[in-house]
Amino acid sequence: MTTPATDHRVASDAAGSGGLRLLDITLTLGDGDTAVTALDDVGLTVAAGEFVAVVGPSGSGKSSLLAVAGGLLKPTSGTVHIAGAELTALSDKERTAARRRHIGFVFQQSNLLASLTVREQLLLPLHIDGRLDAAARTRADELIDAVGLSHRAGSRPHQLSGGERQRAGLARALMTSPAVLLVDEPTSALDRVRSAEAVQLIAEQTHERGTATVMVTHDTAIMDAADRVYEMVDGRLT
Ligand SMILES: Nc1ncnc2c1ncn2[C@@H]1O[C@H](COP(=O)(O)OP(=O)(O)OP(=O)(O)O)[C@@H](O)[C@H]1O
Repeated sequence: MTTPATDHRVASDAAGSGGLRLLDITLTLGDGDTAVTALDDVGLTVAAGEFVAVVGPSGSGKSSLLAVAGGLLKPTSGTVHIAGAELTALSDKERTAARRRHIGFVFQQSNLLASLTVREQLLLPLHIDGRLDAAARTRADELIDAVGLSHRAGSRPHQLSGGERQRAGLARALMTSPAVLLVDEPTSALDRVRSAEAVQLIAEQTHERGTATVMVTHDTAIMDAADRVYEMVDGRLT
């Protein structure tokens, strides 16, 4: 019996050949008179182990870029490839599974689950995938330590400051060693020292684990840590 094409695609994803590729991406949001071209013929290739920063003014399309790259929004046209698999060709269910396994998101709002402790937030994705073992627990504790939250591992989100919530979100995103890490303005709620540490941790994980990382930001200081910097203007990447 031959393997169905979709299984094949997900399997090649899991092989972790790495990298993120956006080809000829256009995204139109809204319709009629209110339609906005949020992304205008965008192409971007990020190799495994590469850290790319995207800077640009508010409303230029940076969040839209991350949403399309991570399969949260379907582009109006164009294709997204992650670790050699075409994300845009997967069914909704397959895309959700691919996202959980291979893509890490760090949003401006940390999107933590209110009822779970910091440690539980990190373990949940592995629990869902049936991959929760001793090594996963050790990695969770290492990451919680790396973001300076060891003393908060048993705390729930309402017991944390905004900066602590963001760091918990970062540790959670790194937990599965994703092929692709998508980071939206990680530094806004962090003080400067914490912010530099968070960016340093992202850069380290990118290079050590071969993650393809895209970070969108207003913060020009982040550009120094990035391997390449792009500018986004009116939905176009230059
Ligand atoms: N749901 C929507 N419907 C219509 N237009 C939208 C929608 N969401 C965003 N837009 C528009 O798309 C454009 C790109 O928005 P996006 O959020 O990607 O920009 P951004 O660069 O991330 O901005 P910021 O830095 O302020 O977060 C903006 O003009 C925005 O107003």
